[in-house]
Amino acid sequence: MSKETQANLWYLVVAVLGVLFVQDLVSTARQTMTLTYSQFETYAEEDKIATAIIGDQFISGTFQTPIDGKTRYVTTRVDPDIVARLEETGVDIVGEPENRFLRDLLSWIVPAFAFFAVWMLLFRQFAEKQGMNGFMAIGKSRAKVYMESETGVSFDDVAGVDEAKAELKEVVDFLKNPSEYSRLGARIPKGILLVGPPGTGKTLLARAVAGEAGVTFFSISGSEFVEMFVGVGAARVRDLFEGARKAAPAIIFIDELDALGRARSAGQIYGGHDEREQTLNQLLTELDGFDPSVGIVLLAATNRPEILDPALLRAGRFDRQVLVDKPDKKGRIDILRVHMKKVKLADDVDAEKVAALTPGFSGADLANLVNEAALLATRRKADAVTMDDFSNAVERIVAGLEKRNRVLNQREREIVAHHEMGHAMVALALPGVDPVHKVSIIPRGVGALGYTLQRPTEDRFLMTEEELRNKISVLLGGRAAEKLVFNHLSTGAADDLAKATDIARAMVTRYGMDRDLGHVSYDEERPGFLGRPGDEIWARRPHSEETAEKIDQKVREIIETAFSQSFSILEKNRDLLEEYAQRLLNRETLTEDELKGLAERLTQRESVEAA
Ligand SMILES: Nc1ncnc2c1ncn2[C@@H]1O[C@H](COP(=O)(O)OP(=O)(O)OP(=O)(O)O)[C@@H](O)[C@H]1O
Ligand SMILES: [Zn+2]
Repeated sequence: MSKETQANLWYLVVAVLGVLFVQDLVSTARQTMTLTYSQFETYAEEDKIATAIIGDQFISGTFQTPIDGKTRYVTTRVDPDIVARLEETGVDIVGEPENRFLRDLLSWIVPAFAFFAVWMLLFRQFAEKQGMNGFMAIGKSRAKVYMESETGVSFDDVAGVDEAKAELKEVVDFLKNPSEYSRLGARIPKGILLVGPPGTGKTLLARAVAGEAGVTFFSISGSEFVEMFVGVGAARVRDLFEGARKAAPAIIFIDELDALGRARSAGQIYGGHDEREQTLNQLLTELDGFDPSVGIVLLAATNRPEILDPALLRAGRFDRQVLVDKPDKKGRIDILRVHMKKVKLADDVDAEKVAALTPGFSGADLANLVNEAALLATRRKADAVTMDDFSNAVERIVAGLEKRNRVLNQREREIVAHHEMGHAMVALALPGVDPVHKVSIIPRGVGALGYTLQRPTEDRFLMTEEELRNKISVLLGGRAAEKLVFNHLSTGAADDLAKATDIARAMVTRYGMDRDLGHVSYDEERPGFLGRPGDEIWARRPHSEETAEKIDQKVREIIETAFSQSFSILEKNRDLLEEYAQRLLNRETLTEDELKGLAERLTQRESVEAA
């Protein structure tokens, strides 16, 4: 017999014993009998305890409010068989002492169910061992409370979020000495919400607070509450607070609070959100019930604060928000330094240069980048990670992994080459756009048949109207080139169009850049589902249908103007476009240096034209 079978047999024995036990319990289930007042042997009005002797049975129990002068209820635990015998003796028992149907239900169905549950549990363990996750997913409760008595993370491990750290310092001070705070009557926030895009270090920060204060860290993730049996989530929340109270001072951290704390809506009929609501209600109850002076601070993270149930944000709950934003260049340098410490670097690696290549990267992206660079170096069997490894890793992460196996036919390659050169040439010709770093027709990632990488010269916090218009022109350069050379429209520009439209729309509705519509904000931007750049959603401020129509029209105008601009640049320099598209077809990639000649010829022509 294998170990596995042996273990399973044991499980089975335990399960059967469990079922017998449950059956025994329910067969003597508590039941209500109605006895007349005169049948009481003794009773104590104050304690509401009565005893009676009926036949040869001694019965004692609590009695409830009298219905009339005579009748009292006695609730007591009696074996159903005894009740049957009592009935036979013809003693005056008023009411229904036992519901047989219910009894049968309890004594058979419940154990059967218990048996089934145990069986499922078994099966799940088995399935997990076999890596067959998801098969018995209904019975699966993934929500776990994680506890770390020492996180070992300090504020030094979290870089680039200095403001958030400064705000959380207070929490650390409080946790180090909760009694001192309450003695002075200082108000400590119960719940602090860490708000920011994914991967910016919210979890890391929460663990650092626990580490700095030297307290236990309890955590649970909101998303794990989805797909659970009703009631389990609420119980988990109770466990969480219970555990923290015992371990106080402590931090309770709820990741992805939005998954759990989404606004409750009255109209939810489908989807069975009962579970989530129960859990949320339990959380609210716990929040209201706990007293921060025992030294427990609740931290939660979300990247979608706007969808949270307002009840969660009320005073005395998560009434303080700390913004954990994407790092700027200096922040990226600091984060890179934190992670670069863990790998062996070649002398040529410069965190500043890497930071310059990675605007828009989150802390997690940067951690991933360092790891990826180290992997590349390992694959080369090098002794240290070089700057080249970092550049390659950046490319990989930015444009997705090379898809070498994707083969385009010759005509497709020609179209892609012209499309990409279109982007590149418009970018080279216009002022105030990021310089072109590389043009390629090697397919990358999902859906990208080619790409034009621009090298951001610096982090941009402000952009002028002209710069935005030029940016749109560059985005439309691909389509303009296709139109000019092949006189067709293709699907290859969908992504470009989406980006261009977003910018144009923002110009009109958020930056007040349209003369007609004026300096008015019609939309506001909110972080989108993924919280990544370009993923923002726009919430419409109230405005009239007429305005909405005008907005659409203005967006179209901006796009069309930009398209004409691209088109005419390419038309004037069609010979150069064809020449370089051909070059791109042959070489597959053209670097910044290889495009220098093109840039010079373009500026030359322009100055001739201006003269
Ligand atoms: N500011 C930072 N400083 C140093 N490392 C960071 C920072 N931000 C993220 N990281 C790295 O990225 C990893 C993931 O970050 P973390 O899970 O804390 O992000 P998060 O904001 O909680 O993301 P999510 O919203 O996706 O849960 C961290 O373990 C760390 O290695
Ligand atoms: Zn394109």
